[in-house]
Amino acid sequence: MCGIVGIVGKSPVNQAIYDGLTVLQHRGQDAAGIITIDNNTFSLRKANGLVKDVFHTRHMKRLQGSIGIGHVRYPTAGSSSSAEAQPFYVNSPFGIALAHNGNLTNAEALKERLFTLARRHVNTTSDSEILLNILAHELGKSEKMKLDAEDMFAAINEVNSLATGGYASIAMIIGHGILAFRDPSGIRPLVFGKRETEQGTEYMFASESVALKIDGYDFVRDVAPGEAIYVTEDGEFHSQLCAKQTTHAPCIFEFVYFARPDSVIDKMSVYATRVNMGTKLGEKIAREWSDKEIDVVIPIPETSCDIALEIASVLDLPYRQGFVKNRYIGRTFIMPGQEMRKKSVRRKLNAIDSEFKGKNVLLVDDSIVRGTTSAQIVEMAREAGAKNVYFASAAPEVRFPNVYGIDMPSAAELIAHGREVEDINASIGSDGLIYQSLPDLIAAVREENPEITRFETSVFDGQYITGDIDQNYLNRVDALRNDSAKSTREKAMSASLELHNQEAGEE
Ligand SMILES: O=P(O)(O)OC[C@H]1O[C@H](OP(=O)(O)OP(=O)(O)O)[C@H](O)[C@@H]1O
Ligand SMILES: NC(=O)CC[C@H](N)C(=O)O
Ligand SMILES: [Mg+2]
Repeated sequence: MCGIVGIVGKSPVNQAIYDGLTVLQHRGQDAAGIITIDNNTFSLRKANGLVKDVFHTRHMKRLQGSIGIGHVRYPTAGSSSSAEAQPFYVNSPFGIALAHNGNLTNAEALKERLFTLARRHVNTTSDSEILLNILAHELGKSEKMKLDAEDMFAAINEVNSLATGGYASIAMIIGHGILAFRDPSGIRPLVFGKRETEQGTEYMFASESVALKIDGYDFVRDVAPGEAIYVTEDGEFHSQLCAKQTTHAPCIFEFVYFARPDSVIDKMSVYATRVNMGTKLGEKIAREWSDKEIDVVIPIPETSCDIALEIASVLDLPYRQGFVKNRYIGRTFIMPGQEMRKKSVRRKLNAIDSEFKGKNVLLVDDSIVRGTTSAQIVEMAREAGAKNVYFASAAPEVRFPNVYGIDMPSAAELIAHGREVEDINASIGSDGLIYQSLPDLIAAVREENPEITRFETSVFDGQYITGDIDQNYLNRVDALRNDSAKSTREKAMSASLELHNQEAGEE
């Protein structure tokens, strides 16, 4: 899950993009980038690392201009090499930069098409570079020296009919403006807002509403599935639906884990959906575990805290923050490689022994994916002296790979793949394990916006909304992206040089 930001402003946008990216940092910790346009020239800074480490004062000073886009990356295709950090750039037509959140499911076919039809070379293994080239090729079909909104929308219509998968994207075109678009299933989130200034209206696009808020933009609305919005560099606003068929099926995992609780996605407050998840799961625990004695409810920080508090209230039990989170360690799930993820759990969380000693504890997490966190946390609770350790997950069993922008490429790496609850319970070492049911999870989220009739829930039920995913596809992705394949490729990629970002090596 990456984070994207774009601003068409009336004064320098570098600081606002930086600030927007810092509140989207939870969506990607691997790389960050900002590109701006000033005087008909792009200025780009991108590198591996957190926002605060990638942009130094000297970079910020060079990122001049009142229009720009930014990206924080969590790799879900290709490698984590800095050559695949975003935004990507292509010089024709006009000069285009693009930031992308999501994953294309037909990247290979598109790459082939780009080469045979347009003799376009894609230099990295990133699907986002392919998306940029597809867009560039479509925009290049018009021979006009200046494209208008209709030309932009015609290109996005083509992109939407060619590309499949999840893509919320922001493109910036020299001499034109910003073109933001969301895939026809609305899998990945994208919102926009505006701000009035003496010089005129400024527009901002972002993955999550929290970025608009901290930058002082008023939230306007979500970009609709299949919609494209074009804001010219002078601030003229145009929008159009650019897909023949749309279904609104937002990714439910955004609500379970990815998004910040203070964001609102597709009119659903992420915080409220998590509280609802707590209510439903609390009720299930009361129904099914009436024979179990539980003394205290303890969350596994950070994402599950809001859920666990609600469970405690439903069960009328005390809620205690028995684990202290090291604020300098990021999210473990989005770290690259199982070794690093595993090591980071103990560095990140530490038990307060007195909260566990002699007690029957109910540990709550938002989800159990690889089981990296849960297995170690149960062990830590026991080491701290807990009598019985029960475990509750606010999401159902994660049994299938994700292909739309969450890095869960390999079924074999998922602790619940092909296993029943008893078996998983034994594997994480708890004395009892309970999962939220999928209908309850959907109801918890939908309660905030009943107009949404479908969610992208493939990791729980193996139903892929784009209809182009079969077992062969999943086998290919597994072979390419499972942990050991990834680490071999990462080693090879680390030696590759970047084409458009020579400054990255200059420290
Ligand atoms: O079963 P696993 O593979 O361990 O994945 C699930 C865990 O990973 C996430 O936490 P993370 O540390 O990424 O972030 P958080 O601080 O937002 O909870 C999630 O909240 C679960 O705790
Ligand atoms: N998590 C994402 O949205 C990643 C975007 C893109 N697929 C990449 O790997 O860079
Ligand atoms: Mg967690």
